[in-house]
Amino acid sequence: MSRTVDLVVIGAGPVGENVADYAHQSGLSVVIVESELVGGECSYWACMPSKALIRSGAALRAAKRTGGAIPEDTALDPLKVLARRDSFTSDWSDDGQVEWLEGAGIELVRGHGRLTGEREVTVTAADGSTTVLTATHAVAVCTGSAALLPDIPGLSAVEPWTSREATGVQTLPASVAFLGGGVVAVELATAYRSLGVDVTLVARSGLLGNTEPFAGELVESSLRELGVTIVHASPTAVSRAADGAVTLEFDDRDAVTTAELVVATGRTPRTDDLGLETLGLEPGVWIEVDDQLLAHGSDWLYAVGDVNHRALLTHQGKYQARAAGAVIAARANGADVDTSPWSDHAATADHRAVPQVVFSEPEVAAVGLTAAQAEAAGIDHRVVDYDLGGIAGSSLHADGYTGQARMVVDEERGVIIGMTFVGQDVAELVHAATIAVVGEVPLHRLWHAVPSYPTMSEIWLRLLETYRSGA
Ligand SMILES: Cc1cc2nc3c(=O)[nH]c(=O)nc-3n(C[C@H](O)[C@H](O)[C@H](O)COP(=O)(O)OP(=O)(O)OC[C@H]3O[C@@H](n4cnc5c(N)ncnc54)[C@H](O)[C@@H]3O)c2cc1C
Ligand SMILES: NC(=O)c1ccc[n+]([C@@H]2O[C@H](COP(=O)([O-])OP(=O)(O)OC[C@H]3O[C@@H](n4cnc5c(N)ncnc54)[C@H](O)[C@@H]3O)[C@@H](O)[C@H]2O)c1
Repeated sequence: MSRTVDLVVIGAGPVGENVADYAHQSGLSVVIVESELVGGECSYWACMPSKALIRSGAALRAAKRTGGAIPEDTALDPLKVLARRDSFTSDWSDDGQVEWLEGAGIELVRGHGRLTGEREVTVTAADGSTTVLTATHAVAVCTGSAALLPDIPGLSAVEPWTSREATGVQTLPASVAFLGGGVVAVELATAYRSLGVDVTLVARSGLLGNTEPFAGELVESSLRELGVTIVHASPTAVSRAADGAVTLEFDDRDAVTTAELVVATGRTPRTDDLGLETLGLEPGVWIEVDDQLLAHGSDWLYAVGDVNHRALLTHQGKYQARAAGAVIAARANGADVDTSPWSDHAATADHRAVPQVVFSEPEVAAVGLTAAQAEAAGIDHRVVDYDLGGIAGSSLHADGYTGQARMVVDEERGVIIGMTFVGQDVAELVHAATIAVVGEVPLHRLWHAVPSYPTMSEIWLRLLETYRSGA
């Protein structure tokens, strides 16, 4: 079988769906290729199931921080939590998302897509049959990323869990070790501990390495309070016993043995079996792109979302997808492409204004540069810190509220270039900061954005007052 359409999208994760939709809305015919479930990692094994596993425990503990109104011995029902998670993954059925594609006028071809020539993708279906798709204008690679297994002796032989098995769990293990100190390990360690599992977290350095240092410190001390054992070391060998238990060995400390091991040590691009060699690229690489999401050295291949390694986040990938869809459509329709920063055709925010919420306990919500990143970029900046627990809204929110906020100000321009909030329920605070960073709102104008009383947003006023005081 062979077909010709305007645009072929490989990968129907959140990013591929959006590239396809934006291009189609501008009049292009689009085929999207998917080898697993339409909706991708985020819907079935990442964002949604992990947040569903986290939410119940976080809500219960928050309720208990209100003057003893909720009895301390109130407990979660783990089976109900797993059932709620199942509802968010639609029991791992993509019927709903396939229906959405049909409604949007995007054609789905199921199978594994490979680049086999210029603007050509060959799709191999589960039954071995092939379809050759030729794109008149562009091919967009949106194949995402997969869990990376580090090279530790014995690790792959024990067939450890990754985030896929951990988010899709049906029978909770009695104990589990998470290898890694990043977002996946921290979030899932919190979820599993809430569900009554004995959790050990093995991290070679501080937690949440890319955030402000106080974020990882506050999260680490809260994980310990929740009963998580934290080991700062790198395993030198891994083995699985006949009873299924997994043991991590270390050079300089006692071994750790748990019923299961989850590896959460970063991601690898899903480009190893994509036919990149036909373009002179090495298989297995992250595909580098410009701000229009066009792969370096090509005039028809776009790479959008995790696979380009600009920001491994659903919302940022979807932002890129809106730009890529508009660029592909403009070029196909013979319209001008505006490559200037902040145009509809440029993913400018990827460079300086990427927001992220880590659903840890406490939550970490940040956008833009950390103080260390501003320093490394050579920006004349000032750091303003404030204790989030000192805000009236926070004290109402939770007894003994513990948290911290940091604002990083570009002194030359008088604008915020980075903001970090750490504390219970800070997730929704970050979008205001994203608007301030993207809009480059001068601090003297922000002074007039009055936060409501008594909300946690009063942190904005306190940070501005502290800045003005010169402290
Ligand atoms: C545990 C976990 C939790 C996360 N939580 C969050 C969160 O809360 N918020 C957030 O913003 N981000 C989160 N992320 C990151 C988020 O999941 C990714 O950034 C997002 O899924 C990337 O979307 P994507 O469309 O680029 O790739 P994916 O979602 O990985 O989709 C790629 C799709 O391409 C398909 N595919 C791959 N190769 C081929 C091929 N050759 N042919 C056909 N189809 C192919 C795959 O089957 C898949 O469906 C989390 C990640 C993990 C691991
Ligand atoms: N809430 C969210 O936004 C969210 C949630 C989960 C995941 N994600 C995204 O998914 C991506 C992947 O998350 P992740 O936690 O897997 O990666 P990560 O890059 O955040 O963290 C990887 C961790 O593994 C450690 N590590 C790496 N190699 C190791 C080794 N050989 N031995 C021991 N430790 C090792 C690192 O030191 C680090 O602590 C992130 O980039 C994140 O953006 C986002």
